[in-house]
Amino acid sequence: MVQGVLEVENLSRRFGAVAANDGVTLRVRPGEVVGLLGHNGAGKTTLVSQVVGLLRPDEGAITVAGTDAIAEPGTARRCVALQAQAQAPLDGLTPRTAIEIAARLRGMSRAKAAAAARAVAEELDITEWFDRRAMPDGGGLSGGVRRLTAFAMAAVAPVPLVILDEPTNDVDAARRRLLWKKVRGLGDAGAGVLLVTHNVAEAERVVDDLVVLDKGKVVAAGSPSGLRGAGDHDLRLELALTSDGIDPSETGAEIPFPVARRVRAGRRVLLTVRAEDAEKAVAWASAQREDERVEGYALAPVTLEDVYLAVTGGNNAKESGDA
Ligand SMILES: Nc1ncnc2c1ncn2[C@@H]1O[C@H](COP(=O)(O)OP(=O)(O)OP(=O)(O)O)[C@@H](O)[C@H]1O
Repeated sequence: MVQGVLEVENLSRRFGAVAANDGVTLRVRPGEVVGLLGHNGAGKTTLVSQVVGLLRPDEGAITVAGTDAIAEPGTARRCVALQAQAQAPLDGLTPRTAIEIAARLRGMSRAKAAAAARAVAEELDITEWFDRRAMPDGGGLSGGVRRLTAFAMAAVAPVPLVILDEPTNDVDAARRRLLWKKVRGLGDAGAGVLLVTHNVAEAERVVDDLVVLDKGKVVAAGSPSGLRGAGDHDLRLELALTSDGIDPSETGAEIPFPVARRVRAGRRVLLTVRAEDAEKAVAWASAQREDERVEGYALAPVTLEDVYLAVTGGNNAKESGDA
């Protein structure tokens, strides 16, 4: 078995009555991008803080590139590039300077650091702001450019383990796409990447494996296709409810096909149905729309978001296993 560049075993950390991490086990191998998903407060940042030595676990083991990260946090930390969730303190710096400093700290020569900084800025399409200074009052650089600069600082030089905590916050859609491409590129170049994100739909395209945390525990883990389940041909019928929020799949209207899973997230209801029932599902949903019982509907392949909402209970979601 390939030794993980990050091995977390049975990690627990409490804050008073709150079990922020409760027996978490996960592994990131070299070349692998592992997504860490979970609602607010699930325990993701607590896990990251322990891996980089900012917080001591109550129990468990952490190995980073073969080093016991609890006994030797300094040595382990040198193998990790971290983009923290909080905005990096860039005040007074330009993206060029900040990214070059990060590269120099990783041992690159002045010339190599300058070339690597420019290259990553080009990949992320931020050269327009390359020489603009970040001002302490938040001026100079937008939140998105600051976030991309922090990401570039983590990505500029090769390291065994890259940890990214919500790297796409504040980043526009076009540059998010560039960022995801670079994340995949880091893995393809041999780094292990632990990617903390709420953006399930976008992360699905770049991760090799996913770990879902809920209330400090791992509630699901595996590859995206493995997590989507054996029913790879299942479809998702998404109903957009009307403003009264009444779900016709729950009340009255008999559904003439089996529903493997029902998850409600706000005014959306996601029904997992079999591919062979597609026609019946569309006929039923369009009848609901004609009767103004739903605002709209869509039928699409099951995504990881459906699985994620199901294992974490959605956003105050209700799930039912009606067949
Ligand atoms: N320093 C602390 N003191 C007390 N409680 C804490 C502390 N840090 C985290 N917690 C609690 O531990 C739990 C896990 O928090 P954590 O920040 O790890 O979650 P998260 O998954 O990173 O959330 P988010 O997605 O909102 O960043 C939460 O209930 C949080 O309130």
